[in-house]
Amino acid sequence: MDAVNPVKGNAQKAQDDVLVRIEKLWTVFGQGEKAFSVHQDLDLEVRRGEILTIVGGSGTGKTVLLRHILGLTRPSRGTVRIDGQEASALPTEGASARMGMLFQHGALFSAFNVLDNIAFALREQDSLPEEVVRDAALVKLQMVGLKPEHALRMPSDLSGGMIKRVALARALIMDPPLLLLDEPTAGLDPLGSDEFCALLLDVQRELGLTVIMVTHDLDTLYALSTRVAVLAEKKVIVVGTPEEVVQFKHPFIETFFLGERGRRAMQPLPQQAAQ
Ligand SMILES: Nc1ncnc2c1ncn2[C@@H]1O[C@H](COP(=O)(O)OP(=O)(O)OP(=O)(O)O)[C@@H](O)[C@H]1O
Repeated sequence: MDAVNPVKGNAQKAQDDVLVRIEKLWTVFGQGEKAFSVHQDLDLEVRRGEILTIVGGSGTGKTVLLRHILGLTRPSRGTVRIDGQEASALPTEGASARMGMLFQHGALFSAFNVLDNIAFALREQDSLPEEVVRDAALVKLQMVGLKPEHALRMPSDLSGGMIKRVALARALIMDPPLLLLDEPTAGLDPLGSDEFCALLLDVQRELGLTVIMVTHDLDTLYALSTRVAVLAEKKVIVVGTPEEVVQFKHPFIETFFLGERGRRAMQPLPQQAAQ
C-alpha cells in the first residue's frame, strides 16, 4: 500500500506508532466560582515501545492524568485514546489485560501471599485451571528476579525492593502491552533503586512494553526514559529526549534538571499557589 500512496502509508504508520493519544484534554474540578482547571488543552502522544516519563511540579496534575489514562476518571473535555479507543469508555472487565499499573508503594493485598498477589487478576477471570494460574504466576515471579521459595511469603515479610518486584509481576500477569509506573523507585535506597531500574528495563525490552512513568527522581528518569514530557502551565510544555528537554527554557526545567537534585521543583509553582 505504501508503494501506491507513500504519503498515506506514512501517515498510517505514524498513527500505528502511537499507543496512547491525548488530545485537547481539560480537567476541571469544582463548580461555579470554586471551579479550577488542572489541565487545559493538553496534548500528548505515547509511542509504542517507548518509556515516556511525565515530570512536573507538585499539583500539576500528573496523577490525575494517569487516572484518565487508566480510564478511572473522564476528562472534562478532550479525549484519551488507547490504541484508538476512548479510555473511559472501555469496560473495567479486562482492564488488567490492556494495561498494568505499578503503584508507588506496591499496594499488595496484605492477606495474600506473594503468589496469590501475582495471580490475582488471572484467578479473578475464573477461566483457567488452578495449575495453569499458578504456573503463570510462577513464570512472572521468576521474570522479576524472585525465586520459587518466595512464593509463599506474606507481604509483611518482604523488603521494599521485593514488594516492588511482586507488584511488578502482578501488574504483568495478564501480559498487558502498556505499563503505568507511579514513582517506581520511591522508598528504595540508591542500590535498590538502580537494581529495580535495571529490572524494569530488562522486562520492558523482553516484553516490548510501552511504559508511562511519573517520577521525581532524576536518576530513575535518566536510567529509563526514552522521552520526557514536562507538565507545566496546565499542559505539556515540551516533550523530547532528556537531552532535548533540558535545553528548553522554563523555570521548572531549570530547577528540576539543573537545581539541587530538583528538590525545590516539587514545591507548587507561584501561579498555582495563588489559585
Ligand atoms: N478529585 C479531585 N477533586 C478536586 N481536586 C482534585 C481532585 N484530584 C486532584 N485534585 C487536584 O488536582 C491537582 C493535581 O493533582 P495531582 O495529584 O494530579 O498532582 P500531581 O502532579 O500528581 O502532584 P504530586 O507531584 O504532588 O503528586 C491538585 O491541585 C489536586 O488537589
